[in-house]
Amino acid sequence: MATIAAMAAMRTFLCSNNRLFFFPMNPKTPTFLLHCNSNPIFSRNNHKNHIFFSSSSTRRIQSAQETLETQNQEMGSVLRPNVVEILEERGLLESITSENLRSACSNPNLSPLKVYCGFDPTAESLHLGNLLGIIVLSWFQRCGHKAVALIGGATGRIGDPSGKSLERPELDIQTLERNTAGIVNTVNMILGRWDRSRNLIMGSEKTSVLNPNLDVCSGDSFVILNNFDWWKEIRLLDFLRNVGRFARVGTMMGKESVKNRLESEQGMSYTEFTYQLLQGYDFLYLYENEGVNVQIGGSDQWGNITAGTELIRKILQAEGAYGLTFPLLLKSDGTKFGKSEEGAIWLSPSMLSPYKFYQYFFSVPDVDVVRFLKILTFLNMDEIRQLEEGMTGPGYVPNSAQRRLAEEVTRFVHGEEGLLEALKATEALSPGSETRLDWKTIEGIAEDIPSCSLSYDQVFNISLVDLSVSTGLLESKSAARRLVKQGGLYLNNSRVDSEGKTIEAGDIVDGKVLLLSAGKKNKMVVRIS
Ligand SMILES: Nc1ncnc2c1ncn2[C@@H]1O[C@H](COP(=O)(O)OP(=O)(O)OP(=O)(O)O)[C@@H](O)[C@H]1O
Ligand SMILES: N[C@@H](Cc1ccc(O)cc1)C(=O)O
Repeated sequence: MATIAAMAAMRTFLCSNNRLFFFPMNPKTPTFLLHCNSNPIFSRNNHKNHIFFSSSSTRRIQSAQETLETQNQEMGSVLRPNVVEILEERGLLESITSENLRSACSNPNLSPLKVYCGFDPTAESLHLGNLLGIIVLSWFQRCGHKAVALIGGATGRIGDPSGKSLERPELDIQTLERNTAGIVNTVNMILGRWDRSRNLIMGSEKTSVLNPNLDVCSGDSFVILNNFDWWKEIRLLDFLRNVGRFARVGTMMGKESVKNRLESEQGMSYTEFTYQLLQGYDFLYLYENEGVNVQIGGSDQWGNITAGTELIRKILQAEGAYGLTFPLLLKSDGTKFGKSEEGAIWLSPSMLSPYKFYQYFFSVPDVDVVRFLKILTFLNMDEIRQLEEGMTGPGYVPNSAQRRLAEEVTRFVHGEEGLLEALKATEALSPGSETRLDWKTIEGIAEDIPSCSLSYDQVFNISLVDLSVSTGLLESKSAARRLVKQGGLYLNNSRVDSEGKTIEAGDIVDGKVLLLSAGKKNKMVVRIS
């Protein structure tokens, strides 16, 4: 804090040269920039056809990257695809604070950008709405820039009023810490996966480093920080004197997040009113100390992001900080994907299994699927257009586009292993499928579907019709008999055609479980105790 004024003077001079915006003066920063310079480099001409971005085709990524790097090394320049144009083309761009960002992000004579997105630890897991921030960060990462995920350990104690009609509930420290750990883990898994695959291609065996206290974590193309690390040192008087003085109350009152709340019955506390200044100062701190020059967020973050660019302009007299927002991801009924709604789509596998996550995307309505493919995957646009055309063509197998969407998003969030788990469970849960069921697979899906426990005697030699009723799968024996006649009752995915079928020892999978299905959707796992 004390250094701000001195820095501001130096910065005035340095900012007269555009290039220097990307070389902050903090001695820590150049190390980062060195890392960034080793990022994969891409030909600008190829950005429209980014096969190398598809996470499903490592081999194609490899050859494309190698070729491009050789070309670029020969030309002696650092070419990066224009990430802003890519985001725009895919429907991921709502607003930017300055058109100069378009040239800054692909100018071969400038250093890569450092781009941050903040996440307050208000829940144990991030959700589908938050995934957009990670995806946009990853686009920057893939275009040769450095991604910074900021966990709001400090701002989470205050509560962002943006888009909220009521004051946020206060969270205790243990909850905040637990939530922080969960979010760091998810972000590290997702951004770290790209980092590792990139390093593999570059012939390096480096992996991301997770600090044991889970506060900071980094790889070559990304870093995770926690704003509590600097806020814990800041004193109120210093803050008011050095930062508050530059914030105009009129401007603060004009922000959407404040205007909306002032009109509400509950009004707004001073604590939440200051939130925009805290986030604004984060940007200034990161600009100054980490060389971060872009902040991204959902469109509801515009007021907080511009609070940061304004502080940087006023206090540091620097113009080289940019803000970029993406549209909020909405369901077809116009409501926002968030955590408050019923059935949130959580990213953490402990809150929503990869199987359920996959199923969500597999079942999105046709009207949403192309939009989701553009926003939520890294598939190139030609491939998406082909999938779209295929949907209205002859012989289209329903849900093929959804299948592709589900595979890509599940792989991005849960990795290849998570996708395999989801596919295995999907197959296992398809009545009539050929997959041999094993106990582990059934246990894996048990948390996603109803289950019950019965003793061996309650199961062995009992008729399937009786068991369907005693387990609660069906309401009555007559309904069970009817279903057998219609060919809709399954035991371990095999159709049962006899009403008199009784459970034999060999039916109990690995001596531990049974899977009963009434039609395609209604299932029951029976554990034998
Ligand atoms: N549906 C969404 N689409 C795009 N970005 C979103 C969406 N929901 C949240 N975000 C972004 O994620 C970040 C954190 O969101 P925030 O915690 O305010 O919302 P939330 O988790 O959706 O809360 P709630 O469900 O309680 O409204 C913000 O940058 C916000 O813009
Ligand atoms: N305000 C953001 C989180 C955030 C926190 C601190 C920042 O510096 C940036 C963003 C949210 O609502 O989730």
